[in-house]
Amino acid sequence: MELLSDCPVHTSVPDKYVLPPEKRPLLLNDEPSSDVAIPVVNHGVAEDVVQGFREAAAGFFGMPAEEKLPYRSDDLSKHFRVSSSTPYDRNGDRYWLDYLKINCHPVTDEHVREWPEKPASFRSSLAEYSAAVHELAQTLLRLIAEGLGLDGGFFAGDLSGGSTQMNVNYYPPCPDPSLTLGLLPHCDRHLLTVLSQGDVAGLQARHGGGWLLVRPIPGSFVVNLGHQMEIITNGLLASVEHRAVTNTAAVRLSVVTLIMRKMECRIGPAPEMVNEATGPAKFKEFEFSEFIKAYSAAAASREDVLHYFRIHR
Ligand SMILES: O=C(O)CCC(=O)C(=O)O
Ligand SMILES: [Fe+2]
Repeated sequence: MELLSDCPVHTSVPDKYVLPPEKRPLLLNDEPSSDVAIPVVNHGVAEDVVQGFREAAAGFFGMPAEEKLPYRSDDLSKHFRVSSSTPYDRNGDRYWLDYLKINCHPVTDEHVREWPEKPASFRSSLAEYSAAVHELAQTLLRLIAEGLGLDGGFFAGDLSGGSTQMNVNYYPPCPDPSLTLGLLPHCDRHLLTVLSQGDVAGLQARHGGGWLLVRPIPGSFVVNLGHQMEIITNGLLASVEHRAVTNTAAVRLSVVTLIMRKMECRIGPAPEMVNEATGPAKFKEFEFSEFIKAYSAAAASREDVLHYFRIHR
């Protein structure tokens, strides 16, 4: 498996990255900015902590191929790995990105031993960034709970206490963004996502039948609600489908922190959320491991995933 970042410049889109016409993005120049994702500013995560890890991660992708080789893997049990495209490809479609998957919270010695030693600042900047974003996520969950009229600690513990994962997505400039996508349309399978997209645009959110660009706001994080949030809140806080498009001019790097429930939990609408406002329970109760299997089988397609768990009346 070749990494895109191993090639200094791409002059054409290799055939395997050319999506069938119905899956290609329709790129318009004047897409309005979106309010379907929630940008968070004044978030308390210091700018140098964000930049410190973004630079270390970009440095990792910029290293020669042989330095990255020991980390290349599609073994999901690894605490750190680099790969290309996505495990949720449908019919073998390939997407224009390389990515890191990192288990980043709680940080144990076992995790850190699997993180790369190069660039020199990688391990320390990751530990610092991950701790700060984790704290921000817990604050956001407390505010969301209070906004729903629940106890501030509602999402603490099992609902958000699983191992936190980070995706670092690296999209090199693409010679023809109309032929391919950076990342396929999907909803995140987790509870809550805190995303740093830097200053290069590319994230789009589904809005009706079309897609809106989520414009980068300097220093902000984008917060996405995952499938778990939608199910727990009985559909009240719906997960927004999103995708990434590519561009010809600049590398785009997104750092995505995914807050997850504990694996051994059962999941379903919280009794407190089955009420007059949301109506009768919209989803069945199931083991979280069952959800993970369904997500992979549905190749992350929003409706296919939810269909599996919906109560059809
Ligand atoms: O690159 C982006 O902005 C989107 C990444 C994303 O949706 C993900 O990693 O789940
Ligand atoms: Fe996502």
